[in-house]
Amino acid sequence: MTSPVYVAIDTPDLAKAQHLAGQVRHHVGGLKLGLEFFCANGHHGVHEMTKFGLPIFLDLKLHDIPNTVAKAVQALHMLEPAILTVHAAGGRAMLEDAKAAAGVNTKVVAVTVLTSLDDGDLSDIGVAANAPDQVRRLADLAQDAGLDGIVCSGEEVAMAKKAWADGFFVVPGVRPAGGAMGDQKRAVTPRQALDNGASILVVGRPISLADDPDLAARAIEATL
Ligand SMILES: O=C(O)c1cc(=O)[nH]c(=O)n1[C@@H]1O[C@H](COP(=O)(O)O)[C@@H](O)[C@H]1O
Repeated sequence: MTSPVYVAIDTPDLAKAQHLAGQVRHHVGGLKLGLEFFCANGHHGVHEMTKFGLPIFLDLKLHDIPNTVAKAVQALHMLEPAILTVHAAGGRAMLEDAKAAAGVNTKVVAVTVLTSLDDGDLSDIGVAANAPDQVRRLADLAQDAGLDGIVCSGEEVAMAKKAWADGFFVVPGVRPAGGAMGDQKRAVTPRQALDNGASILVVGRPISLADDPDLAARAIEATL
């Protein structure tokens, strides 16, 4: 069975990224490349990472006016990422245009409420709703706009899936029991996230900062 774990390769250093991917490639289901990696290595870097033969999740969290986001998505076409992120808070027109601009083989998923935010942080940015309510609202918007799914925490995924049975649910910020939270505030264990309905899990530092990343990936796999 293919692992549902996508390893977050959060480094600007291509050689380090390749080294990590090489270590864990047999115990993860895909590679997630984010802003740190893309800003430093661009299209060339993504091309290099496709050589591992794993699906690429390009996590650029695009968030701008519809025209700009659509053009950016078009400019990524030749990379054919399996998954691409945009921010749901960009609004309905931005989401629709992002989906229309993406290649047929790319799932466009909307980030709802970042897993690093709690209700207090939402209040700071003028969002009166709590995290579950805000996730629900943005999940409905993403579904209406024709996206493939959303990114949310393991705390909300069961509720979101109930309303969107065939949605694709990305759950980051997962932590093995007792693992360091770092900047994550709404974290559950990988097992819990899957039980709650996650389609894939994103795991970064619990694997990348481990003394033996492959062992860490295998230990997580063993819990699933
Ligand atoms: O879109 C994401 O992948 C994402 C959304 C979110 O709400 N929270 C979140 O942590 N992420 C990403 O998931 C990864 C989590 O990394 P770790 O906290 O190191 O496991 C990072 O690459 C984040 O950019």
